[in-house]
Amino acid sequence: MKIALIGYGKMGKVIEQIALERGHEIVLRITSANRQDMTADALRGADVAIEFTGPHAAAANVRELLAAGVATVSGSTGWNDGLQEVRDLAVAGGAAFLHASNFSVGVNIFFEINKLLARLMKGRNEYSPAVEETHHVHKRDTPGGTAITIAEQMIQALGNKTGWTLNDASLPDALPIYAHRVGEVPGTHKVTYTSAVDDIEIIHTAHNRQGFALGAVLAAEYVAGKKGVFSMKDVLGI
Ligand SMILES: NC(=O)C1=CN([C@@H]2O[C@H](COP(=O)(O)OP(=O)(O)OC[C@H]3O[C@@H](n4cnc5c(N)ncnc54)[C@H](OP(=O)(O)O)[C@@H]3O)[C@@H](O)[C@H]2O)C=CC1
Ligand SMILES: O=C(O)C1=N[C@H](C(=O)O)C[C@H](O)C1
Repeated sequence: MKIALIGYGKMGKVIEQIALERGHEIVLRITSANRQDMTADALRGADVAIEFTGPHAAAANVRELLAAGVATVSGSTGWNDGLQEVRDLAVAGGAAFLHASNFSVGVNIFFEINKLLARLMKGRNEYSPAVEETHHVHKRDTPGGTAITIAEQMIQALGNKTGWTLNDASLPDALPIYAHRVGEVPGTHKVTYTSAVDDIEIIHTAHNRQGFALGAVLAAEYVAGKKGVFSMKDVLGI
């Protein structure tokens, strides 16, 4: 498979390493310095584009990739407001698009455990739920995309929360997300239900970026040659 890497930073470089190990070829590497090289002509040489740039750049990049008709996997977080528009563009234009706030297999299993736990905790009002995430100090978006996905899953299942708040537990109707930026932490997510007598906790700790990168390459292998909007649930069959 020929892959265009849109974003060649911390993630782009690990994705490249894993893609090469799996026998793929990198035909384009785009950063902010050579963004002008992301032309429709250059993209025609790729079976799939993997976009990991950031919240400031993702929407414009993905719009351009889909307009060029290249199957697109995006892992950039912090642009949830723009996602529906590009999903609609992908469907209208007959392209393939897959976005995930977290590509790691472990986190996608964690998502399923989180939904199950939240269903079990519905109506157990003696427990206060919270989400906590810790990432490296370079991260642009707070809270991170995975924490928002986790919170949205809990809000939907619990039924007594109307939204989430950042670092604020003062509103009883809101689910607090606590975000920490520490050193070079790749990504840690914890869900806690606290009562007067005990705590229930589930936690996912990434040891490095390999899991995110492998998931992105698996997603690229899945969408290449397809049309439509997909999720990691499709890729992993869970
Ligand atoms: N979904 C998931 O599983 C994961 C998602 N992420 C998300 O992926 C994104 C990227 O993370 P990370 O690799 O750590 O970030 P980095 O800052 O390390 O890399 C970003 C890359 O994007 C490039 N870039 C910036 N602006 C543009 C632009 N307008 N057009 C093209 N390229 C651009 C940068 O180039 P330059 O350096 O020249 O500016 C750099 O190569 C973030 O949103 C992060 O939250 C991260 C890990 C896992
Ligand atoms: O910026 C990161 O590094 C990460 N971002 C994603 C997020 O916002 O949840 C996924 C992962 O935790 C790493």
